[in-house]
Amino acid sequence: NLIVTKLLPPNDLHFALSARLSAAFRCVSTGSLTITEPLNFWAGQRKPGQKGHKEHVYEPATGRILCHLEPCGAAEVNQAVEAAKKAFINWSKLSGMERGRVMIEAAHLIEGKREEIAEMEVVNNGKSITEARLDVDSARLCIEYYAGLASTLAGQHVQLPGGSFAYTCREPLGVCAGIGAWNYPFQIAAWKSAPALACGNSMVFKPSPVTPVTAAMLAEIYAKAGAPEGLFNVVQGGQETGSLLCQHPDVAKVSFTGSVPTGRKIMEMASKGVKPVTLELGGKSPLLIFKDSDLENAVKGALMANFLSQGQVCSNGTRVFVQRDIFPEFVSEVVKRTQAIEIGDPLLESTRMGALVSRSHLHKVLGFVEQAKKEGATVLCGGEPFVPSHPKLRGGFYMTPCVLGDCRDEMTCVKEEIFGPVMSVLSFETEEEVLRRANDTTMGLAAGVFTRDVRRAHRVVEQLKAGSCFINNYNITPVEVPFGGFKTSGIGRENGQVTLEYYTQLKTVYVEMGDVESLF
Ligand SMILES: NC(=O)C1=CN([C@@H]2O[C@H](COP(=O)(O)OP(=O)(O)OC[C@H]3O[C@@H](n4cnc5c(N)ncnc54)[C@H](O)[C@@H]3O)[C@@H](O)[C@H]2O)C=CC1
Ligand SMILES: C[N+](C)(C)CCCC(=O)O
Repeated sequence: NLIVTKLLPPNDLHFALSARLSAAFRCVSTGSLTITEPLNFWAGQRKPGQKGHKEHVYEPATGRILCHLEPCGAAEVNQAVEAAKKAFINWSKLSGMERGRVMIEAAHLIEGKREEIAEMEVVNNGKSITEARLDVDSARLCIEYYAGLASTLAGQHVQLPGGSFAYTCREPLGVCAGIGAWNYPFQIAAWKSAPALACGNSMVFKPSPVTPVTAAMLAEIYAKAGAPEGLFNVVQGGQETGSLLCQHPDVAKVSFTGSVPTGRKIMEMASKGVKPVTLELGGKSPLLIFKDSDLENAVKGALMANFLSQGQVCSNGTRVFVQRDIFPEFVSEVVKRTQAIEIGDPLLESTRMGALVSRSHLHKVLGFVEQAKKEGATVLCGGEPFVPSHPKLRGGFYMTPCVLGDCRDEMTCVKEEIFGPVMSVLSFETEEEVLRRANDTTMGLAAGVFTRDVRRAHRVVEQLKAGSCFINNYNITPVEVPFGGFKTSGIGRENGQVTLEYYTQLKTVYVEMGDVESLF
C-alpha cells in the first residue's frame, strides 16, 4: 500500500485502490481494539496526565470502553505550555520556507498513515471509514496548503516625506491554544495547527474528552516530520483543562470549535487577557431549494447537508426550505434515499452511517425527535434507535436518519441545533418569503441555494446572512476557501489565505531618514 501511495498521483483511482488494499490488510476490526498508550503529548513525547484521575473513552460502534483518558491539571498544562514556549523561540525565527518543509514532511507522513489514522477516527468517533478517510485527506491538504503559504507571509513598504519610510511585517503571536470538538477530531486539530505553525506559532491543543485519540497521532507525526520538541502538544481533559489553557498567561490566542454557549465562555476568559479568539460555533443553517433546481442534485445536496458524520456537523443545512410546486416530489425522493442509507459497522466499506458519538448524545438527539412530534411535526422516516444485527454492535449508539415533515418555523426542531441526523423540511412560495424565514435565526454559519437561474442564485446568496454559502452544492470545504460564521456562529475564519491574519500580529516600523524635528 505504501508503494502504491508513493507512485501514483492522488486521484480517485489511486484512493479507491489503496482503500481496497488497506481494507484487505486491515488489522483493526470493530470491537477489537484497546488503546493503552498515554494520550497526552508534550515536549516530544506521550505523557501521563494527573495521577489518580481516569475517565472512560468509548467506542461508539459497540459501546465498549476503548481506553482511558488521564486529564491534565494545572501542573501538566503548565508543562505543555512551557514546552510550547521553548519551541516557539527557534520555530518563529525560521523562514517560511523552512517551516513549510517540516509541514510538507508531516503531510507526507499523514498520506502514508491515511488508513491507520482513519481507522482510529472511526473507532473513537463512530463515523464511517469512507468519511474518515476524507477527513484525513482534508487534514493533510490543509497542512500542505499552509506549508506553501508559509513563505508568502510578507508586509508592506510605505514611502513617506523626506525619504523616510515605514514597513509592516506579520509576526507570530506565540503559544496558541486549540480546543476541539468531537465531530472531526483529526481534521479540527489540523485545521487549527496548520495555519498556526505556518505563521511561526507553537500550539497546545486540547481535543474533546470524548475523542482524544487521533490528536496524539498528529502530535507524533509533527515530531517525526522534524518539528522541534514542544511545537505541537496535546493536553487531554474537559472544561477544567480547557479553561486552564484559556486563562494561562503564556497563551496568546485561543482557537475554538464547539457549541455557542462554550464559545461565549471561551471569549469571556480570553477577554481577561485581551487575547484574540477564533470561534467556530454552531449553526441552524438553511438550504433553499427553488422549483427550477436540478432535482437530482438538490436531493443529493440535502442529504449531504444533513447526514455526514451522523448529522453531527456544525455547518449542516438542517432547515430545508422547498418551493411548494416541487415539495411532494422532493420530499418523497429525499425520504426514499434516506431510508436506503446503510447503517451499521462503521469500519465496513458498505456502511454509509455509523454510530453517534455517545449514548448521552444519542438520547439528546432522539429527545429532539420526540419533542418535534409533540409540537406537531410528522416523522416521514427514521428517528428511532437502531440495533444492528451483529451481536458485537448491539451496545452501539445508532439511530435511523430522520426526515421531519409538517414543520413550522417556531418549532424546536427548526430553531435549535440538534447535531444529529434529523432534517426538517419546510415549504415556501416566494423568494422574498424564504429569505426572511431563512435569515430569522441568531446563527449564521452556512446556507445553501439550489436553482438553475444564475441571477437568482447570486441575488439570494447576497441576502443570506451566513458566512459560508453554497450554490448548487453543500458542505464542500476546500482548504483554500475560508470557512466560518456570521452572528453567534463565530468570529474569524479557518482555512484560506485570510487565516494567516488570525495567527499573526501586525508590526509597523517607522524609519527616519532625516533629522528629528523636535518641538521641545
Ligand atoms: N458547532 C460545532 O462544531 C459543534 C457543536 N457542538 C454542540 O455542542 C453540544 C455539546 O457538545 P460538547 O462536546 O459538550 O461541546 P462543547 O462546546 O461544550 O465542547 C467543545 C470543546 O470545548 C471544551 N470545553 C467545554 N467547556 C469548556 C470551558 N469552559 N473552557 C474551555 N474549554 C471547554 C470541551 O472539552 C471540548 O473540547 C453538541 O450536542 C452540539 O450541539 C458540539 C461540538 C461541535
Ligand atoms: C468538512 N465538513 C464541511 C463536513 C465539516 C467541517 C466543519 C465541522 O468541523 O463541522
